[in-house]
Amino acid sequence: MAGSSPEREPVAARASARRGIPPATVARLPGYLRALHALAAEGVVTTSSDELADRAGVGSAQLRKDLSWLGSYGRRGVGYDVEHLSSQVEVALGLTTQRRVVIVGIGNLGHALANYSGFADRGFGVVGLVDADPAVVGTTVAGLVVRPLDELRAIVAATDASIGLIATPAAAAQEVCDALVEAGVVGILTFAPRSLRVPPHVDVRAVDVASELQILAFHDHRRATGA
Ligand SMILES: NC(=O)c1ccc[n+]([C@@H]2O[C@H](COP(=O)([O-])OP(=O)(O)OC[C@H]3O[C@@H](n4cnc5c(N)ncnc54)[C@H](O)[C@@H]3O)[C@@H](O)[C@H]2O)c1
Repeated sequence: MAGSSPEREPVAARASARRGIPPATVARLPGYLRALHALAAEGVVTTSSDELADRAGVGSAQLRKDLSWLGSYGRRGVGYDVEHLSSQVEVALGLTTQRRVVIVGIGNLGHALANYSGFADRGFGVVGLVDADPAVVGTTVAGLVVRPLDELRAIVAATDASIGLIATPAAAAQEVCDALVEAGVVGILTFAPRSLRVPPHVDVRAVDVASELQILAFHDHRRATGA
């Protein structure tokens, strides 16, 4: 974007960008990146804020505001350079180095997660699989041997994993979370339907599929009853 003429005065927002991107903006960045990758795959070189916003499912004013946090303003009449904006979003999300992930709980969901090829495409490598069941430990899933929970610390140290995925039953999730924190991971994505306690230096994200279904059920019920 060298030599570009910004659509708006960027100075104030650039100063804000240095202060930190709001969490709601961070939550939308992966959607923008997905849309940008799709555009790049189609051979699109530049995109407008309207097109990118449409693909990402947000309003274009929201998109422009979000991207201003990255110091990205597009060029008047030209729009955004797809490749340049992709790398700006990747830098903002810390995706310039591959993150290593350990999965704990290799049952139905753990198998599916371990075999999911989309993680590698988006900068995440699954480097370790752990389970407590002796019948599961020692089996090979997605090219990795499942190891026992008491080897978690050694696995994290040897692989430099920074993220743990929890796919155990809810009853085991806090114990597993504690073990992951103790082993040194700083990010936890849990699929177990319960809240988890972590120290302040660790981030937790929860994917609660049943809760999402309940929200859909609520909207369906409201439509059906006119409430
Ligand atoms: N399967 C799905 O479609 C689905 C969808 C949404 C959420 N979930 C949630 O994901 C979690 C896993 O579901 P699932 O269907 O894969 O269950 P599962 O019973 O098939 O697998 C759970 C695995 O966790 C292991 N485990 C139990 N305690 C452990 C411990 N302390 N340390 C390490 N491993 C331990 C078990 O040995 C087993 O292999 C559950 O909390 C479930 O509610 C599952």
